[in-house]
Amino acid sequence: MGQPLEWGRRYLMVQPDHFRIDYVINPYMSTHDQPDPALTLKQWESLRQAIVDAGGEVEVLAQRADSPDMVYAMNLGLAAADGRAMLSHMRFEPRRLESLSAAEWFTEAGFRLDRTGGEGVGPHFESGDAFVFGDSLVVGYGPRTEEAALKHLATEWNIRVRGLRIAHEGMYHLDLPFCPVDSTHAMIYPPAFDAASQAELSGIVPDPIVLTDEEAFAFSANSIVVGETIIMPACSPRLYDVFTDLGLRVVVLDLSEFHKGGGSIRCLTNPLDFPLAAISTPGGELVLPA
Ligand SMILES: NC(=[NH2+])NCCC[C@H](N)C(=O)O
Repeated sequence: MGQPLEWGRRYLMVQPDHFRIDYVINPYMSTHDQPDPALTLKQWESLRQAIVDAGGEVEVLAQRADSPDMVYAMNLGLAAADGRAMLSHMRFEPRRLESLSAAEWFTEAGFRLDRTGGEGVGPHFESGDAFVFGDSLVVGYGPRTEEAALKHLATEWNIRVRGLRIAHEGMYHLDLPFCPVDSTHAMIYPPAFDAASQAELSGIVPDPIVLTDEEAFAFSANSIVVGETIIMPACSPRLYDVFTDLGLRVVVLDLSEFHKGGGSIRCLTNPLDFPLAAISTPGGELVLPA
Protein backbone atom coordinates (compact mmCIF):
# COMPACT_ATOMS: atom_id res chain seq x y z
CA MET A 1 0.00 0.00 0.00
CA GLY A 2 1.48 3.33 -1.04
CA GLN A 3 1.86 6.44 1.05
CA PRO A 4 0.54 9.79 -0.21
CA LEU A 5 2.96 11.70 -2.44
CA GLU A 6 5.19 14.12 -0.53
CA TRP A 7 4.68 16.81 -3.19
CA GLY A 8 1.93 18.31 -5.31
CA ARG A 9 0.36 20.82 -2.91
CA ARG A 10 1.81 23.97 -4.45
CA TYR A 11 1.74 24.88 -8.14
CA LEU A 12 2.69 27.58 -10.60
CA MET A 13 0.16 28.24 -13.39
CA VAL A 14 0.25 30.75 -16.26
CA GLN A 15 -2.97 32.63 -17.00
CA PRO A 16 -3.78 31.88 -20.66
CA ASP A 17 -4.31 35.36 -22.08
CA HIS A 18 -2.28 34.73 -25.25
CA PHE A 19 -2.82 31.05 -25.97
CA ARG A 20 -2.69 30.36 -29.72
CA ILE A 21 -1.34 27.74 -32.07
CA ASP A 22 1.24 29.76 -34.03
CA TYR A 23 3.55 26.87 -34.95
CA VAL A 24 3.60 23.08 -34.84
CA ILE A 25 6.08 21.27 -32.55
CA ASN A 26 4.07 18.18 -31.62
CA PRO A 27 1.59 15.89 -33.44
CA TYR A 28 -1.47 17.36 -31.70
CA MET A 29 -0.96 20.95 -32.90
CA SER A 30 -2.54 22.44 -36.03
CA THR A 31 -2.59 26.14 -36.91
CA HIS A 32 -6.01 25.48 -38.48
CA ASP A 33 -7.53 24.53 -35.12
CA GLN A 34 -7.29 27.58 -32.86
CA PRO A 35 -8.48 27.64 -29.23
CA ASP A 36 -11.49 29.75 -28.29
CA PRO A 37 -10.19 32.47 -25.89
CA ALA A 38 -13.27 32.60 -23.62
CA LEU A 39 -13.54 28.81 -23.30
CA THR A 40 -9.77 28.58 -22.76
CA LEU A 41 -9.96 30.93 -19.80
CA LYS A 42 -13.03 29.18 -18.36
CA GLN A 43 -11.38 25.75 -18.53
CA TRP A 44 -8.16 27.07 -17.00
CA GLU A 45 -10.09 28.73 -14.17
CA SER A 46 -11.95 25.47 -13.44
CA LEU A 47 -8.57 23.77 -13.01
CA ARG A 48 -7.20 26.50 -10.74
CA GLN A 49 -10.37 26.28 -8.63
CA ALA A 50 -10.23 22.45 -8.46
CA ILE A 51 -6.67 22.61 -7.11
CA VAL A 52 -7.69 25.12 -4.44
CA ASP A 53 -10.79 23.04 -3.57
CA ALA A 54 -8.51 20.01 -3.11
CA GLY A 55 -6.44 21.95 -0.57
CA GLY A 56 -3.67 23.03 -2.95
CA GLU A 57 -2.10 26.44 -3.51
CA VAL A 58 -1.70 28.11 -6.90
CA GLU A 59 0.70 30.92 -7.84
CA VAL A 60 -0.23 32.69 -11.07
CA LEU A 61 2.24 34.13 -13.58
CA ALA A 62 1.10 36.39 -16.43
CA GLN A 63 1.57 35.03 -19.95
CA ARG A 64 3.97 36.77 -22.35
CA ALA A 65 2.22 37.90 -25.52
CA ASP A 66 5.16 36.53 -27.56
CA SER A 67 4.96 33.01 -26.05
CA PRO A 68 1.73 31.18 -26.96
CA ASP A 69 2.88 27.88 -25.38
CA MET A 70 3.77 29.47 -22.04
CA VAL A 71 0.41 28.28 -20.65
CA TYR A 72 2.07 24.87 -20.29
CA ALA A 73 3.77 25.95 -17.07
CA MET A 74 5.02 22.44 -16.28
CA ASN A 75 7.87 23.13 -18.69
CA LEU A 76 9.12 26.36 -17.12
CA GLY A 77 11.56 24.67 -14.75
CA LEU A 78 11.95 21.97 -12.13
CA ALA A 79 11.35 23.40 -8.66
CA ALA A 80 12.15 21.78 -5.34
CA ALA A 81 10.74 22.28 -1.85
CA ASP A 82 14.23 23.20 -0.58
CA GLY A 83 14.34 26.26 -2.86
CA ARG A 84 16.41 24.94 -5.76
CA ALA A 85 15.08 25.32 -9.30
CA MET A 86 16.49 24.08 -12.64
CA LEU A 87 15.41 26.34 -15.46
CA SER A 88 14.32 24.60 -18.66
CA HIS A 89 16.34 25.03 -21.85
CA MET A 90 13.62 24.46 -24.43
CA ARG A 91 14.25 22.28 -27.44
CA PHE A 92 12.34 24.54 -29.84
CA GLU A 93 13.29 28.15 -30.43
CA PRO A 94 9.74 29.64 -30.22
CA ARG A 95 9.47 28.53 -26.57
CA ARG A 96 12.80 29.96 -25.38
CA LEU A 97 11.51 33.44 -24.50
CA GLU A 98 9.37 31.80 -21.80
CA SER A 99 12.57 31.16 -19.87
CA LEU A 100 13.17 34.89 -19.44
CA SER A 101 9.90 35.24 -17.51
CA ALA A 102 10.39 31.94 -15.72
CA ALA A 103 13.87 32.95 -14.50
CA GLU A 104 12.49 36.20 -13.19
CA TRP A 105 9.56 34.50 -11.47
CA PHE A 106 11.64 31.76 -9.79
CA THR A 107 14.17 34.30 -8.58
CA GLU A 108 11.57 36.66 -7.19
CA ALA A 109 9.82 33.74 -5.51
CA GLY A 110 13.08 33.02 -3.67
CA PHE A 111 14.37 30.02 -5.63
CA ARG A 112 18.11 29.55 -6.31
CA LEU A 113 18.26 29.09 -10.05
CA ASP A 114 20.44 26.61 -11.95
CA ARG A 115 20.39 25.97 -15.70
CA THR A 116 21.35 23.11 -17.99
CA GLY A 117 21.71 25.47 -20.94
CA GLY A 118 23.54 28.51 -19.63
CA GLU A 119 24.01 31.28 -22.24
CA GLY A 120 21.88 29.25 -24.64
CA VAL A 121 24.47 26.48 -24.93
CA GLY A 122 24.35 23.21 -23.04
CA PRO A 123 21.85 20.39 -23.24
CA HIS A 124 18.13 20.85 -23.70
CA PHE A 125 16.00 20.17 -20.65
CA GLU A 126 12.23 20.51 -20.40
CA SER A 127 10.85 20.01 -16.92
CA GLY A 128 7.70 18.23 -18.20
CA ASP A 129 10.15 15.34 -18.49
CA ALA A 130 11.03 15.08 -14.79
CA PHE A 131 9.35 13.71 -11.66
CA VAL A 132 10.55 12.69 -8.23
CA PHE A 133 9.38 9.10 -7.71
CA GLY A 134 10.73 6.48 -5.29
CA ASP A 135 14.47 6.94 -4.70
CA SER A 136 15.16 9.06 -7.77
CA LEU A 137 14.34 11.81 -10.20
CA VAL A 138 12.83 9.97 -13.16
CA VAL A 139 13.63 11.84 -16.38
CA GLY A 140 12.34 11.13 -19.88
CA TYR A 141 14.71 12.02 -22.73
CA GLY A 142 14.82 11.91 -26.49
CA PRO A 143 12.14 14.09 -28.08
CA ARG A 144 12.81 17.15 -25.88
CA THR A 145 15.30 16.66 -23.02
CA GLU A 146 18.78 15.56 -24.11
CA GLU A 147 20.66 12.76 -22.37
CA ALA A 148 23.45 15.16 -21.31
CA ALA A 149 20.96 17.11 -19.19
CA LEU A 150 20.44 14.06 -16.97
CA LYS A 151 24.14 13.99 -16.06
CA HIS A 152 23.96 17.70 -15.33
CA LEU A 153 20.95 17.25 -13.01
CA ALA A 154 22.60 14.36 -11.15
CA THR A 155 25.95 16.06 -10.56
CA GLU A 156 24.77 19.65 -10.13
CA TRP A 157 22.17 18.70 -7.54
CA ASN A 158 23.80 15.55 -6.07
CA ILE A 159 20.73 13.44 -6.73
CA ARG A 160 19.95 10.02 -8.15
CA VAL A 161 18.57 10.32 -11.69
CA ARG A 162 17.00 7.46 -13.64
CA GLY A 163 16.56 8.04 -17.36
CA LEU A 164 13.85 6.60 -19.59
CA ARG A 165 14.27 6.90 -23.36
CA ILE A 166 11.03 8.09 -24.99
CA ALA A 167 10.43 6.50 -28.38
CA HIS A 168 6.96 7.75 -29.35
CA GLU A 169 6.30 11.07 -31.06
CA GLY A 170 2.83 11.39 -29.49
CA MET A 171 4.32 11.00 -25.99
CA TYR A 172 7.01 13.64 -26.34
CA HIS A 173 7.21 14.57 -22.63
CA LEU A 174 7.38 12.13 -19.69
CA ASP A 175 4.20 13.67 -18.24
CA LEU A 176 2.16 12.12 -21.07
CA PRO A 177 2.98 8.39 -20.42
CA PHE A 178 3.90 8.56 -16.70
CA CYS A 179 2.06 9.90 -13.66
CA PRO A 180 3.00 9.28 -10.01
CA VAL A 181 -0.16 8.57 -7.98
CA ASP A 182 1.26 7.67 -4.58
CA SER A 183 4.60 6.39 -3.29
CA THR A 184 4.25 3.04 -5.08
CA HIS A 185 1.56 3.54 -7.75
CA ALA A 186 2.03 5.34 -11.05
CA MET A 187 0.08 5.39 -14.29
CA ILE A 188 2.34 4.24 -17.10
CA TYR A 189 1.99 3.73 -20.85
CA PRO A 190 4.86 1.36 -21.77
CA PRO A 191 4.65 1.78 -25.59
CA ALA A 192 5.95 5.33 -25.12
CA PHE A 193 9.41 3.94 -24.27
CA ASP A 194 12.03 1.81 -25.99
CA ALA A 195 12.44 -1.81 -24.86
CA ALA A 196 15.34 -1.17 -22.45
CA SER A 197 13.44 1.68 -20.80
CA GLN A 198 10.28 -0.40 -20.46
CA ALA A 199 12.36 -2.95 -18.54
CA GLU A 200 13.86 -0.16 -16.40
CA LEU A 201 10.37 1.25 -15.74
CA SER A 202 9.12 -1.99 -14.21
CA GLY A 203 11.93 -1.70 -11.67
CA ILE A 204 11.02 1.92 -10.91
CA VAL A 205 7.26 1.51 -10.36
CA PRO A 206 6.29 -1.14 -7.76
CA ASP A 207 2.55 -0.91 -8.52
CA PRO A 208 2.04 0.11 -12.16
CA ILE A 209 -1.37 1.19 -13.43
CA VAL A 210 -0.92 0.34 -17.10
CA LEU A 211 -2.93 2.50 -19.46
CA THR A 212 -4.66 1.29 -22.61
CA ASP A 213 -4.00 3.16 -25.88
CA GLU A 214 -7.35 4.87 -25.52
CA GLU A 215 -6.66 6.01 -21.95
CA ALA A 216 -3.17 7.23 -22.81
CA PHE A 217 -4.28 9.26 -25.82
CA ALA A 218 -7.13 10.82 -23.82
CA PHE A 219 -4.22 12.28 -21.75
CA SER A 220 -5.23 10.26 -18.66
CA ALA A 221 -1.63 10.30 -17.39
CA ASN A 222 -1.55 14.08 -17.70
CA SER A 223 -3.33 14.28 -14.34
CA ILE A 224 -2.31 15.63 -10.97
CA VAL A 225 -2.78 14.39 -7.42
CA VAL A 226 -3.49 17.09 -4.84
CA GLY A 227 -3.85 15.61 -1.37
CA GLU A 228 -6.63 13.01 -1.56
CA THR A 229 -7.87 14.22 -4.95
CA ILE A 230 -6.81 13.18 -8.42
CA ILE A 231 -7.71 15.79 -11.06
CA MET A 232 -7.94 14.24 -14.53
CA PRO A 233 -8.85 15.35 -18.06
CA ALA A 234 -10.39 11.92 -18.73
CA CYS A 235 -11.06 8.86 -16.60
CA SER A 236 -12.31 5.52 -17.88
CA PRO A 237 -14.69 3.55 -15.61
CA ARG A 238 -11.84 1.11 -14.96
CA LEU A 239 -9.45 3.87 -13.86
CA TYR A 240 -12.19 5.40 -11.74
CA ASP A 241 -12.45 2.14 -9.78
CA VAL A 242 -8.67 1.87 -9.44
CA PHE A 243 -8.39 5.37 -7.95
CA THR A 244 -11.39 5.15 -5.65
CA ASP A 245 -10.03 1.82 -4.35
CA LEU A 246 -6.81 3.70 -3.54
CA GLY A 247 -8.88 6.13 -1.46
CA LEU A 248 -8.71 9.02 -3.93
CA ARG A 249 -11.53 11.36 -4.91
CA VAL A 250 -11.67 11.61 -8.72
CA VAL A 251 -12.39 14.98 -10.33
CA VAL A 252 -12.71 15.04 -14.12
CA LEU A 253 -12.39 18.39 -15.93
CA ASP A 254 -12.77 19.36 -19.56
CA LEU A 255 -9.50 20.92 -20.78
CA SER A 256 -10.22 20.37 -24.48
CA GLU A 257 -8.94 23.78 -25.64
CA PHE A 258 -5.49 22.98 -24.25
CA HIS A 259 -5.44 19.59 -25.96
CA LYS A 260 -5.14 21.58 -29.21
CA GLY A 261 -1.62 22.53 -28.13
CA GLY A 262 -0.81 18.98 -27.05
CA GLY A 263 -1.13 19.28 -23.30
CA SER A 264 -3.59 18.94 -20.45
CA ILE A 265 -3.83 19.21 -16.67
CA ARG A 266 -0.26 18.26 -15.72
CA CYS A 267 1.20 20.41 -18.47
CA LEU A 268 -0.69 23.43 -17.15
CA THR A 269 0.60 23.07 -13.59
CA ASN A 270 4.18 23.18 -12.33
CA PRO A 271 4.71 21.59 -8.88
CA LEU A 272 6.91 23.83 -6.73
CA ASP A 273 7.52 21.32 -3.95
CA PHE A 274 9.46 18.33 -5.26
CA PRO A 275 11.34 16.74 -2.32
CA LEU A 276 15.03 16.32 -3.13
CA ALA A 277 16.16 15.05 0.28
CA ALA A 278 14.75 11.57 -0.43
CA ILE A 279 16.75 11.25 -3.65
CA SER A 280 20.02 12.95 -2.73
CA THR A 281 23.27 11.03 -3.01
CA PRO A 282 26.82 12.43 -2.69
CA GLY A 283 28.32 13.23 -6.10
CA GLY A 284 25.08 12.33 -7.87
CA GLU A 285 24.23 9.10 -9.65
CA LEU A 286 22.91 8.51 -13.14
CA VAL A 287 21.19 5.28 -14.16
CA LEU A 288 20.45 4.95 -17.88
CA PRO A 289 18.58 2.15 -19.66
CA ALA A 290 20.83 -0.44 -21.30
N1 LIG B 1 4.30 19.27 -20.08
C1 LIG B 1 3.80 19.14 -21.27
N2 LIG B 1 3.71 17.97 -21.83
N3 LIG B 1 3.44 20.24 -21.91
C2 LIG B 1 2.86 20.30 -23.20
C3 LIG B 1 3.57 21.29 -24.02
C4 LIG B 1 2.84 21.59 -25.29
C5 LIG B 1 3.58 22.53 -26.18
N4 LIG B 1 2.79 22.86 -27.31
C6 LIG B 1 4.89 21.92 -26.64
O1 LIG B 1 4.87 21.16 -27.58
O2 LIG B 1 5.93 22.17 -26.08
